[in-house]
Amino acid sequence: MDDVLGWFTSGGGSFDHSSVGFTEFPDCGRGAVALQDIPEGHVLFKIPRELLLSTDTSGLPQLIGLTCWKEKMSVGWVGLILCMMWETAQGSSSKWSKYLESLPTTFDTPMLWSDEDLGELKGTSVVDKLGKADAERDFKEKLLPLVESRPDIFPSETMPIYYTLEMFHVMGSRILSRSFDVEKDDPEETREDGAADTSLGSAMDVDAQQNEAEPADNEESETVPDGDPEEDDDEASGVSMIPLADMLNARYGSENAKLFYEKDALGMVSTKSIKAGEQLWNTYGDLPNAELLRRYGHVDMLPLPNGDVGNPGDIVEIRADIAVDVLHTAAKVTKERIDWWLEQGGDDVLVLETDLEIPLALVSLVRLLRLSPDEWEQAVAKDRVPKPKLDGEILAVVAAVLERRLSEYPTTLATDLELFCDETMPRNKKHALIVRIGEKRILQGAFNKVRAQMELEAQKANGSKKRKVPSDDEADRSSKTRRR
Ligand SMILES: C[S@@+](CC[C@H](N)C(=O)[O-])C[C@H]1O[C@@H](n2cnc3c(N)ncnc32)[C@H](O)[C@@H]1O
Repeated sequence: MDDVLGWFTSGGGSFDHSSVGFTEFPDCGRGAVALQDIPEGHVLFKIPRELLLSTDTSGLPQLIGLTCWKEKMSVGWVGLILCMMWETAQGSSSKWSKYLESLPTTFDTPMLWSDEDLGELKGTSVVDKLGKADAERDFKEKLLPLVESRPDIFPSETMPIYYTLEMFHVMGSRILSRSFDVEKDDPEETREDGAADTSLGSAMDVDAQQNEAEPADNEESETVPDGDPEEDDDEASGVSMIPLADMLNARYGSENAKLFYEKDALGMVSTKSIKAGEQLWNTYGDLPNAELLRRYGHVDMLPLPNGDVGNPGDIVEIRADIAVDVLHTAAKVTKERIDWWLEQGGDDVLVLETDLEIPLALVSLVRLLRLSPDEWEQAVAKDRVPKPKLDGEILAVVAAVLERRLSEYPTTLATDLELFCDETMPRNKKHALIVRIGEKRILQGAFNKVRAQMELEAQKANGSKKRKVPSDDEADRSSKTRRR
């Protein structure tokens, strides 16, 4: 760390040497530690904007020509990846050479796993979201043609060293696990509470400065993000590497420091009092293990209220088409109704959380798919999706949906729990196993709950046919659905 810290301070960065140290943690790699008790609201370090590495600060876009750059490199991360490759190729003459030398070159993210290891993630949402083919297409169709067309900027002898597919993945992985999105355009998009917009997937969140001594400058509002290049449009130039800020690790529910922005600098500020010896934790958004693994290459394992260990933020995604399959809905009906469902703002992916509540959207969707032609016409005329009422018949369908979703994993929860005891298991396989177990516990728990409800409904129906069957606490469950 000494080289990069020396570079950081000589470049105008400042940090509180008496409060913050950097060290190696056994489970998380490098990170920051409190050297003494730190009060809430303390500025731990400050990064001048000139030290940020982005397509705005690198000299490469100017060299290529801004018109050509905008036309060819402004969508997604390919521009920043090329800037990072080129800055690396400049060696010590790059302003960021010490910073780039300090960054990791190997990663545990599934993007770089073998097919065999990826097979361990079957059933989880990780594989579909990897985007490896898209990334490699960007390399072949955007980056390489530009690089090959400008030998004046990218000499041929540097090609096999700095502009390879392997380097492309290294830079992409650095961005995925460490970048921030520094938006410059619309100060009106700041949230009502004054914090800048943030989104999941960023290495860390950046908020508007909340320190009274240094008030937020909304004229210069910045936001964070990003984990997904495909979500970026031509404003992707906002994706930035922020030295030192990207040195903090994160753990579910542990945030005690956060990056705030000011006009000319970004400041890492304690958000709680921190005891000497404690790690400084930023937040990656308290993501489920599937997302932590996909973006950062690690998983969170914490004690859960029921005595298990896992990630309290875990979720399971259920595609709407599983409900269609389970109900054997005819293709024409499916198309018509699903299109309408989406037009109405419905979700194509339903999310189950650790509280095991059945998403109301799933219940509405199942009811919609089961409507008779007359009822369907009425729903369209009224412009209203069916109410999410869970009766015995719908419960049975929901149980079948959960069972079908569980069958997408090649192994059962019981098998996975046995495998978990194998201490010799290699890291990737272990991580995949932990993701699977977290998801299956939710699915199995929700399935058991639905079955118990079905039994209760059946008993009630037998006991008193006239008695109205109460549904779950729908108001509570309505807060548990999500849009993708
Ligand atoms: C923003 S960097 C943090 C600095 C990093 N530890 C380093 O050595 O450079 C994010 C990376 O740190 C690691 N990391 C962060 N939080 C972690 C945690 N709770 N457990 C394990 N690894 C973690 C992951 O490898 C992740 O991709």
